[in-house]
Amino acid sequence: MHVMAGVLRDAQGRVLLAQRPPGKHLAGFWEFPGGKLEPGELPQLALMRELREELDVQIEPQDGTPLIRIPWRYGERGLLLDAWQFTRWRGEPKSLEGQALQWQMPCDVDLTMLAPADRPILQALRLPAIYAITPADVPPDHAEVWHTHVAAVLEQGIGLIQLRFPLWSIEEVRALAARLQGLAVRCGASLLLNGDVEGARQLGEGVGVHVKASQLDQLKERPLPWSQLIGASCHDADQLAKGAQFADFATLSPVAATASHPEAAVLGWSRFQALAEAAALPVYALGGMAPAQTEEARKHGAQGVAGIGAFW
Ligand SMILES: Nc1nc2c([nH]c(=O)n2[C@H]2C[C@H](O)[C@@H](COP(=O)(O)OP(=O)(O)OP(=O)(O)O)O2)c(=O)[nH]1
Repeated sequence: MHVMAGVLRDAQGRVLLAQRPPGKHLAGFWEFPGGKLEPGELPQLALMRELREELDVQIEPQDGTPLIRIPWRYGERGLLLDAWQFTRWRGEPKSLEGQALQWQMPCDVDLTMLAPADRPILQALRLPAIYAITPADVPPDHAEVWHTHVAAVLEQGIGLIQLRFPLWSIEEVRALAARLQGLAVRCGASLLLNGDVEGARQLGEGVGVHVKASQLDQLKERPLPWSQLIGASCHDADQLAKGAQFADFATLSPVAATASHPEAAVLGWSRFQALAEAAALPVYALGGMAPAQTEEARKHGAQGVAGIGAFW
């Protein structure tokens, strides 16, 4: 079942949410307005029809930009939730079907009140296009220099940074994260610890975790509250499927040849795109990437680009 979802964004950056009415599937959960395609109907025309019927709003298909497509399964019901973003429309949205409506900044939305398939859409709205990962060869006695580097990058507006220091003890990495945490919170950014779920749990707001594919196998439930981000390192469709169960986003690598993993088989853009589009969460392109490739990555279904070398 192909379901269209319209993300209307107003001038302040708020998005319009609608509450599913009593008696319908997922009644009470909040969603993006939209609905199923009728037989033979084109996706964009279906979305135009649904927004007119539900909200008395007129959109033009050429004003929409694809945000993300989420394949989802609710028990017997499988669907592809196809989210498009609009910053222009005609008419003031009003509730024509008795549904409650509200405008919210993406950062303020309580994810647990959203229909489960909408949570990755909201994360795609919140997450930035660039994910910077620290270089692996930094020795522990360079902590002071890296405090300065990371702080500068946070101040520049990079909102997602993985603190990955394989040569440091877990305590040394936690200590650096603790020193940067206040700044990260003020910047609305997240610092992700590599693999250290417990550290992220202890530190709280502004700190998350980035887990390896092998850690995903051991999870039974989401290891952190929704207020703390979880990233997952993925390399194939199985890992992306596990990532979608427990993480907010994935990296998929290596897209191109990379100095940090010279032995790994390269995916290339077409394989990356096929995997990213079939995944039910935002996916960053990783491996041989530079910030200048953000547009190219987005054209291939990515949330953005992640990397080490070219990002500092
Ligand atoms: N419209 C919409 N549906 C969503 C979202 N998230 C989500 O899981 N769904 C699910 C709920 C339903 O199982 C399915 C869409 O059904 P719907 O009930 O909205 O579609 P509709 O208006 O065309 O259908 P109808 O039940 O009125 O005939 O997709 C969302 O953001 N928007």
